Amino acid sequence: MDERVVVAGAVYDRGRLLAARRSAPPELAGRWELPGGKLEPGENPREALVRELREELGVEAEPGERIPGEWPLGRGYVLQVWTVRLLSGEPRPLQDHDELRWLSRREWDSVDWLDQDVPAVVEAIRRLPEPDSRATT
Ligand SMILES: Nc1nc2c([nH]c(=O)n2[C@H]2C[C@H](O)[C@@H](COP(=O)(O)OP(=O)(O)OP(=O)(O)O)O2)c(=O)[nH]1
Repeated sequence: MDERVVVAGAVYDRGRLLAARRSAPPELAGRWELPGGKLEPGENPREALVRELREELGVEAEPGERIPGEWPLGRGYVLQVWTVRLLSGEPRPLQDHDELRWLSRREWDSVDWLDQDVPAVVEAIRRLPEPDSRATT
């Protein structure tokens, strides 16, 4: 099947998950998502995710495991999510986002997630490492 893929990162740090507020397009602006984007021709999902996180957040990151599942986004796109470990840099909203927030397990639904992201975010939160454990994914 020729499904178009959007890759997104469940970026973890000290027991929190990174959420990003979209600044565009108008119909999505103000809603929260997991940072990422579309695959470019010839890219595999992990490569695309590393590139997107560099462009959007200004960080170097290492994808770990893929979170099982695939979530439809409409217009033939599906969302796939990988756990991500930050290698260097502090995430900043450089592109596509105007705010970032680190959410603990109990804060996960304190932002207005895109509807289609909610099941993926629930899975990401389920896998959130404990605050005092070092991320190995
Ligand atoms: N990155 C990301 N996109 C999502 C999520 N949920 C969701 O519905 N989307 C939608 C929004 C966009 O229509 C599409 C991703 O496109 P994008 O604009 O982030 O991708 P991109 O950086 O490759 O940008 P472009 O080529 O479209 O300009 O998927 C999510 O959690 N993360």
